[in-house]
Amino acid sequence: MGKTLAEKIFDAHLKDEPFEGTKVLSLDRVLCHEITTPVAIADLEWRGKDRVFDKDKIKVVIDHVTPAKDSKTATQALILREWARRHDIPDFFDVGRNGVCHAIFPEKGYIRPGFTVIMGDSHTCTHGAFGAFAAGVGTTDLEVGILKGVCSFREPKSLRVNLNGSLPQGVFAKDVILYVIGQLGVNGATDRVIEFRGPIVDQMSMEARMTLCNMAIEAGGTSGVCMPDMTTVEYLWPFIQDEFASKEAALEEYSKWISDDDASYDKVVDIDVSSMEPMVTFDYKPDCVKTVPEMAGTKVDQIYIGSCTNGRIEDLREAAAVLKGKTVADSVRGIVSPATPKIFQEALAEGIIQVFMDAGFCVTNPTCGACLGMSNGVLAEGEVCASTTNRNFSGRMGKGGMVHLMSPATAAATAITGVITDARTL
Ligand SMILES: CC(C)[C@H](C(=O)O)[C@@H](O)C(=O)O
Ligand code: SF4
Repeated sequence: MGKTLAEKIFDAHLKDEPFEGTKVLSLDRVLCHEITTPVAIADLEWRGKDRVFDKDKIKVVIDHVTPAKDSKTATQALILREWARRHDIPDFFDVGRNGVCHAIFPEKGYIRPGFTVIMGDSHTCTHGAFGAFAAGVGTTDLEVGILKGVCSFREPKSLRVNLNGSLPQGVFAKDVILYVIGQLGVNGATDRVIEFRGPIVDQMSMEARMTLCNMAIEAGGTSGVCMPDMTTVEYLWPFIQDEFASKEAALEEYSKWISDDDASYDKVVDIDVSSMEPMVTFDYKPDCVKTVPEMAGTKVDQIYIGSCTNGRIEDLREAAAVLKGKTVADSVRGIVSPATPKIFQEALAEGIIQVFMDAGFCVTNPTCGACLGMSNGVLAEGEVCASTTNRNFSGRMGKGGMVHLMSPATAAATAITGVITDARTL
């Protein structure tokens, strides 16, 4: 019997199997941000175990609320900063160099096929786009990870989603994943790794694959994964060129992290995307999805383009293509947060920032920003936001506020008209 990618990664990292079904794996990466890591640091200090297993495998960023907005967030940042310095952790990204964790860590080349990755953040599944097993964990697991470089998991089964057909013009990875979540339901992939397969995934850029994997958790998935291929190698090439004689050699090495043809799946879902429409959520759960034409005309107050789901350069390009030469409707305000400084600079160089500013958007520094309602961009009671983020839970962007999740193209079109709008109709 063949093995899935997840099974192969589990086998290769297995340290212990304390009881059946629970596997202790060695970790290649422990990623940290300022919201969840300070709690783990405080506990390690209290227990007299203020150590790190490997300073080069721990990557640290301040991203959720940055620059700090008040004493509490300044203290969280301070705890993380002092800890990173104390342990001489080289890869620490502070104000001016920081960006959204799930965008900046892949961009720096830290994630490779076959890796095990944890973080105290639910969207850690994003990194599965590289053919890694990447999962969000709680404080206790994070602490053990930091101290010992291991984490225990119940071995998840894999659920395979085959994306077939051809993607219509104006339909993007975000629409696909919203559709998939609508099909699976918010618990449809609980304790499962969602394997995204098929010609549509093969044609996708790494950015688009990250958008897919990012939202695996919204269907309950432990992680999302894509198979490493030449697109993965090309993306990583600047970081791995000293390791391999050629791209083909890298591809051959990484090919060991592809599921076998005869691997067994808990469930296989086939989706033909050929007649898919742009998608948008309604209500307060990410599986409540409708097509944009069905929701067209719904009034919004704010537009937010950014986050670990859709704050990458491709996303900004997609939005700018719609916005170019147009302006934000008087009834709404638009906010865009490029996910990393590199993305911000690329967007500047390409004239995309100019397009956003000419349209009347507020351009913020790279940060999670409005996504989780802890920083700027909070909604007032009863307000509605058209957002490229990944969660529409009640009150997430502000008490009494509502969020409709959508692609950057739909968000840009919505900014122009002030109501949910199909970008293809503009
Ligand atoms: C702050 C953090 C723990 C949280 C998460 O884990 O998802 C945040 O990133 C979010 O998106 O709500
Ligand atoms: S951008 Fe949003 S979803 Fe992503 S890590 Fe930040 S707060 Fe969480």
